[in-house]
Amino acid sequence: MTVQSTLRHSAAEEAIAAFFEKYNTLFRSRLRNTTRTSRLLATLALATSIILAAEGSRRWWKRKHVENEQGRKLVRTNSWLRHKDGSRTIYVPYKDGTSKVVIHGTKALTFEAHRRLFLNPPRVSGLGDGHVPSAQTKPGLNLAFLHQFLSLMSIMIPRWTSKEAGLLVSHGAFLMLRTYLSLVVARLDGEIVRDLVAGNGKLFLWGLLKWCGLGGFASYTNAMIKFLESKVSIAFRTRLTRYIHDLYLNDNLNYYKLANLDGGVGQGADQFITQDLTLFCASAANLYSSLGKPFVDICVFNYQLYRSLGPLALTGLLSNYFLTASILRRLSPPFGKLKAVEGRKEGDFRGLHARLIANAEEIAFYGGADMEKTFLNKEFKSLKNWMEGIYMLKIRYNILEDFILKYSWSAYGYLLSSLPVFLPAWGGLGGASERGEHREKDGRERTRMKDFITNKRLMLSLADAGGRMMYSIKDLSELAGYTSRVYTLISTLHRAHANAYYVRGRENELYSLSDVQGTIQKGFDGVRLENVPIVAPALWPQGGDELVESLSLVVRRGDHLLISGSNGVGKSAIARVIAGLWPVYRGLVSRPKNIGEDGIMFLPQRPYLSIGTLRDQVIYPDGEADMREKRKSEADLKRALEQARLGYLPDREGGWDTRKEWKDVLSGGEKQRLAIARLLYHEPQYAFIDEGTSAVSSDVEGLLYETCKEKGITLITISTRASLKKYHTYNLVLGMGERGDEWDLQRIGTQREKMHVERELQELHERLSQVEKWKTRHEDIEKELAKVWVEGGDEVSPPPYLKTEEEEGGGGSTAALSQVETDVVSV
Ligand SMILES: Nc1ncnc2c1ncn2[C@@H]1O[C@H](COP(=O)(O)OP(=O)(O)OP(=O)(O)O)[C@@H](O)[C@H]1O
Repeated sequence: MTVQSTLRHSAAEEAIAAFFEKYNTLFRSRLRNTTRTSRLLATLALATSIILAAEGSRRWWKRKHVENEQGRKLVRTNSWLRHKDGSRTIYVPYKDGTSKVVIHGTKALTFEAHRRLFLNPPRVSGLGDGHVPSAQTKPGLNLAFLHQFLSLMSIMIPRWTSKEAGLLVSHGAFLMLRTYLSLVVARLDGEIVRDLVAGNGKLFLWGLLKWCGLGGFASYTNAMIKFLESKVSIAFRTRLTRYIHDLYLNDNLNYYKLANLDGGVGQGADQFITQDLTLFCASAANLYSSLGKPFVDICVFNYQLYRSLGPLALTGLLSNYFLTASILRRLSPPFGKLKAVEGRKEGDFRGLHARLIANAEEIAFYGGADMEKTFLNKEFKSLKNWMEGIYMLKIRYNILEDFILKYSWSAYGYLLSSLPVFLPAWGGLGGASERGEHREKDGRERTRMKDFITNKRLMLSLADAGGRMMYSIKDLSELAGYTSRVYTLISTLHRAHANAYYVRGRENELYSLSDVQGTIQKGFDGVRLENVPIVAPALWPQGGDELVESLSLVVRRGDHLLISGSNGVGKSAIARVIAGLWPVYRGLVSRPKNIGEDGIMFLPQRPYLSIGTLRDQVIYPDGEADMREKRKSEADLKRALEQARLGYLPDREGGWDTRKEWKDVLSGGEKQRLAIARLLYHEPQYAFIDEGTSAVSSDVEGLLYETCKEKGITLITISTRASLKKYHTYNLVLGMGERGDEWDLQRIGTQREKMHVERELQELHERLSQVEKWKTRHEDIEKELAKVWVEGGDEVSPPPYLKTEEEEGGGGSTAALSQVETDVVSV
């Protein structure tokens, strides 16, 4: 044995040596025959290509390194790169490094082209009156679903040359391949059984070998089908998500309008974008294989069966399909509608949880856990009941579906397979072989066996395909539910984006979104309102509430305006109208073009702190890249913080790059001061400060106002604090008159104002003298009481409330007095 193996070993070595020798000699002889020049040229070419390749690799490596570094930096600083064509390059953390993504924003023209699909659906689809899509259309297998699905498809597959189309074609190719493999497998199955029955071992083994090879290939095909399906789903999702984000987050403030003005998708779009969209894309990608593949299967297998079983069998098969489909369609519950409602309920439940997290501190202070739990349990119960209802409906449907598709279909299949045997004249190729070609008994039985096995397998595959097709009626109804939700979201976004609020054949309600007639002019050096009613809007199509009938004012550079008035009169509403959050129903609003630098900035009543580093909090809404572009450094930020009396913050929090949940880390006053620091960093020309210093002590408040004015920022302050008057030139008082919808604009320090202050002083003096009177009366009462207490002989100690007042030196009256004195001083 050892000798043999050694011999075999040396023979192999010799063969390799001979092979090497042969090609070596060939190469040398060729080389010898070439001229010196060509050898030199060849050497030169080789050397150059080596050098170029090395240089190329070096550059590639360097570029990759620089890109990696840049990616890491941009991720760290929440920034991205902007390109001239409007696209953006963002980097996202991926494995140990980053991955680069180029995002091309959706063009305005694309939105316009799509608007027709989403806002003016064809009348035949039954979606609204041809002008306004109605969200109430019941999702189901109807023309509306077809229109909605095709409209979404035009976003998901924008061009035939797009990546998605490529993925679908490859997916389709693999699906066809699997159909073909099923056919081959069916035939092979028949052959293997035939060889087994005939006792032909060699052919039987060969058949098994082919079976295994085919199995490997079929497994690969199946895996690829699943993989491509997931790729299609994620590609669809990417397209739709980016499209929706482009519509949702833009200068038109649709993210605000959707929840506050339109109300078409309820309280928020989050559930639609995160969950419904995902389910829709998975379902749409799956539809291709759950409907497309069985369809191809059915065509191919039917043809095969027609050939082997004859026309009678085919007629039987087809009528069976139609019968089953019509029974199932008639008896299937409205899965689309059920799914759409389930999605809404899921959204509500999730929304409550999000609300709990966002307001955890406030709820904790109030100890509101029980109340919140009740809300959550109630919402969950409603969701649970709904889902249980769906499951109950599904049980009945599944029983019927299973019985028809699995058992009655197989019985029917056996019946059809027996056609060539019992009715050879109607049995196609099988019948022909029964009648003549294999008259010998053994041979006939074997062929019958082979044909039966092949036909049975075909029938099984057919039943499977038909079953999947029938099951997909349910999938299709569910898809209709998701489609309706995603379509509703996109059409609502288009409606908000295009301000397409009009109702046909109906009167507009006063101050509804269809009744917006005002103009907003951007690019004015100042803030001007001309006959603008201030209206708190209601959800469309209802009309809003008028807070101020008609407001006119002009704020020029350096004219600082204080807007005051009692709570709820519409002070912040003015800021909302000027910022474009609320519509300008009538009149003209003029304001600077830009928001932020060189324009106007709004500091909202509730300070907002973004995710990111401490630096990001000061420069918001800029990113670090924007900050560097503006040639600002950390020293500038530090200065802004110091001016806002927050200079200690970077040291306390561990530097500019610290990331924290800032809304929990900073105190109420610190948050407000941080907002002022933001203002000082951006240095806009005009600033709206809505109760921006209500939690800041009054000494610091004054300093902050002075600093802002020194920087040349014209302030429009919304506040109820009269002490802020001294930092402003004008005072707009809202909520005057009997109905509280009148207003008054005055220059601070005018004769009228002086008279007003004097009147107030007079009132305060009157109150003061009343307090004096009360003090004398109080002393008299005390004396009277002291007499009563010593009446019994023993001195009784005075009651606790009097004792406390005395110990405090003067009691309640003195406190009231000092309060009045403070008021007089502040006036
Ligand atoms: N998003 C909204 N949609 C509809 N109405 C609103 C909305 N926000 C506020 N309102 C209503 O508009 C009215 C004015 O609100 P606004 O916030 O302007 O009051 P304010 O004068 O600033 O009060 P405060 O001093 O308490 O801040 C209130 O009656 C309020 O109920």
